[in-house]
Amino acid sequence: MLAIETRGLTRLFDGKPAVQELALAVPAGAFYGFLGPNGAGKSTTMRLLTGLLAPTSGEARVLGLDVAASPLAVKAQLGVVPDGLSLFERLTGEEQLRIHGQLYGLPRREAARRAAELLEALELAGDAGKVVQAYSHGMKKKLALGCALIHGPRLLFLDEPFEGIDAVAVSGIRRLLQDLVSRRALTIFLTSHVLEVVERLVTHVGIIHRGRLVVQGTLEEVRATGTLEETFIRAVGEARPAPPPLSWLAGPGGAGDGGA
Ligand SMILES: Nc1ncnc2c1ncn2[C@@H]1O[C@H](COP(=O)(O)OP(=O)(O)OP(=O)(O)O)[C@@H](O)[C@H]1O
Repeated sequence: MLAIETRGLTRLFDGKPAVQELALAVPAGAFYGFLGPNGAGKSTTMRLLTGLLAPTSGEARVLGLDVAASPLAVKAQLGVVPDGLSLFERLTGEEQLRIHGQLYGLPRREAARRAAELLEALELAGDAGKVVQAYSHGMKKKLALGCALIHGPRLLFLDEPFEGIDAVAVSGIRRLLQDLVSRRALTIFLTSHVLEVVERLVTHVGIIHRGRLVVQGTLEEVRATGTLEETFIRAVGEARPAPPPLSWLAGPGGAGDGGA
């Protein structure tokens, strides 16, 4: 079964395509890494798949449902960590998680129980009573991940989950996510620019370039001819003119001093 399937998915902004004729196929239980250079269309795709943006044409099926026809039924089964986090800054970490759970319909006690477990798993238990405003960027990212998991979603969308997180925390989150996927509890769709981390995590890869899907397959298939980074650069790299030398940065007396 496919957790995500799109056909001809297209979104224009001001007449220009941000995503074109996308045919994604994400198997249920996969850990899917969605890669692409800046401006390639990753966030737009994620917004289309999570029902935050309507397509100009084409369709997206998520967990067997048409996103446009059943947006609420789809959203109830998703967890999303967007790139720009939207947390309630004046709540404590514990309150944030618990209220998030209650918004998804969990009874108060169950939401509190899950919040405590998530705080422990995300190594935030010591900061559970602090207001979110006082959290560091990395702590907020981890808390947002907790919010995305508390209702037990079947599909998790993560936009740049490791951005701004230290190496120890990345390794902890990696283990948590891999454990969730390996227990077949969850399908994960992740975007990241950190290819080494992606390479160690995912089972499937899709590469988008200028709105079009240019590579898709299992990690083994995609890496058949080199590392993920090599495949990525081959897929999206293009001949670029040499950058200007910035010789004035060489300092006084340097090659670019300008001489008078
Ligand atoms: N709301 C919008 N209005 C107009 N253009 C948009 C809008 N959102 C995205 N775009 C354009 O669509 C294209 C794809 O943007 P998108 O944010 O999906 O890229 P991305 O792959 O997520 O990039 P990054 O890695 O830099 O976050 C870009 O050219 C961007 O300028």
